[in-house]
Amino acid sequence: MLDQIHLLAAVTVLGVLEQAYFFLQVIYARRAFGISPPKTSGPPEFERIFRAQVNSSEYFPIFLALLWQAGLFFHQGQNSLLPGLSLDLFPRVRYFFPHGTVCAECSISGRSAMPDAETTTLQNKENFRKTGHIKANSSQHELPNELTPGTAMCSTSSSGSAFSPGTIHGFMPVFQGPHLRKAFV
Ligand SMILES: CCCCC/C=C\C\C=C/C=C/C=C/[C@@H]1O[C@H]1CCCC(=O)O
Ligand SMILES: N[C@@H](CCC(=O)N[C@@H](CS)C(=O)NCC(=O)O)C(=O)O
Repeated sequence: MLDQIHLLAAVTVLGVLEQAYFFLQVIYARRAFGISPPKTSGPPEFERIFRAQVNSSEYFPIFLALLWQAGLFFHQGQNSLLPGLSLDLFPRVRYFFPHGTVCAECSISGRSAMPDAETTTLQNKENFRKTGHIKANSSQHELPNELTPGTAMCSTSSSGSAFSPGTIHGFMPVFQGPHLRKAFV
């Protein structure tokens, strides 16, 4: 019996890890923008991450129920692994980082955007704390070196992206930033 549901279990564990990754992103974003619970509103950069995480966790029970039903009552390989990965878990990462909202420049350039990304995140944070909103000039069209909303998600790693260019560049963003790693401990 147990050896017949290992695929279901694997997809389930992957789903839990994805959920953990998402809520950690919200925790990092809360720190980056100084938005303490129970507040849930802030700049669009924060609210996008927040909503994506909440939406994803709202769908998670439905996903699990369907996954296990399909796997137990039908053939698990066909009916859980591929659909589970391709219809929910993978698309959800793209949903979390909509195309073009995450650090387009740094992935195109193919090199580390650490200084800009960190500076911009820090500036956004400071501006938000002082004025209640992020400075209007953070549009990439006006200032090429500034990053679009979502820069809080920029990777500060120099290892480059393992993901497709222009979409999911920044994994574990703020986590890798020394200033926030310090703040988090
Ligand atoms: C499925 C594994 C569960 C592992 C749970 C891992 C981490 C969650 C535990 C504690 C998290 C605490 C986070 C606090 C956030 O930093 C607080 C936001 C405050 C923002 C601020 O006041 O600047
Ligand atoms: N939806 C959660 C996801 C992240 C999370 O679980 N955060 C923990 C540590 S900051 C929390 O206690 N959040 C309080 C809350 O959601 O009101 C949030 O908005 O914070």
